[in-house]
Amino acid sequence: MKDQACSDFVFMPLKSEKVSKNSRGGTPEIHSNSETSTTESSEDSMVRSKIVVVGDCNCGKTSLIQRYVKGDYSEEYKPTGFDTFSTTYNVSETYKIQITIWDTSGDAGYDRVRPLSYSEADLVMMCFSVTDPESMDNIVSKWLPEVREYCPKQPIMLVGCKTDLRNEQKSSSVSSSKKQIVTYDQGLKTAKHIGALVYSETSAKTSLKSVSDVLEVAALSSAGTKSTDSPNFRKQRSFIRRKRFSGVSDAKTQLRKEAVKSCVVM
Ligand SMILES: Nc1nc2c(ncn2[C@@H]2O[C@H](COP(=O)(O)OP(=O)(O)OP(=O)(O)O)[C@@H](O)[C@H]2O)c(=O)[nH]1
Repeated sequence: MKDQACSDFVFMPLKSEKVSKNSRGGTPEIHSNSETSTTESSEDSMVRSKIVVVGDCNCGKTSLIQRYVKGDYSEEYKPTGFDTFSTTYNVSETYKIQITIWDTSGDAGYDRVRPLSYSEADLVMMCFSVTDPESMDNIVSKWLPEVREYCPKQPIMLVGCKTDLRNEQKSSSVSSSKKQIVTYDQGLKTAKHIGALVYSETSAKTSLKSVSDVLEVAALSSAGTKSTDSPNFRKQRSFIRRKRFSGVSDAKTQLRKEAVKSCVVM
């Protein structure tokens, strides 16, 4: 199945560092992203990228992020309020992407404050659970309108979470207890329908590779598609060009070349 880890993805392995995490269940800490910039020294060059993760409650957003940033996974469900995480993706020895990931709550009680997190987002990751068809339906009926209201032009990635449960269900011998699951093709169709840049499936529980692919492709995509409103856009764009790296197109090329199965670039 498509969530299987790709064994020879060419990007450098993640070196993660948890820099900040805050306000689980609390008021969002709204950072000004005016520091969005390219930091260059003779050795190190950094592009900053803000990724906002949304989707229904319990669909697996926090687990996906935590598995990538901290490398761990918990069966325990603790509803999120707002959290932010930072990590550095080392694309090459001299090119790094500082990713700030905003984890939001899917709870309707946060509908009025969640929009604050979209400010200056470079990419929005919309998540659903493959074990919960309603969470995918809500991508179209709830999440797309909200995201497009606050992020009209930013690229969107659609991510189907918890694929280990789909595989588990397939192998279950008790057919009467089988719940409806979202198939890969249904997820892909929804991704095309909403105009997503990438469709991907992950299991935070069983595949670190799948979550790394998703977040690294998100970082690459967002780094190449900075909003022209960003104060440092020109500087950043010229930096990316000098490094012969153009974000989305390079991600697409790399992904196609390496036949990465966990991410489909549209
Ligand atoms: N089997 C399986 N369970 C998962 C996976 N990812 C998350 N879960 C479980 O699903 C539950 C909800 O996961 P969360 O990551 O907290 O969900 P969320 O989308 O952040 O939920 P909210 O904070 O309410 O928005 C937890 O009990 C997790 O252990 C997965 O890949 N496989």
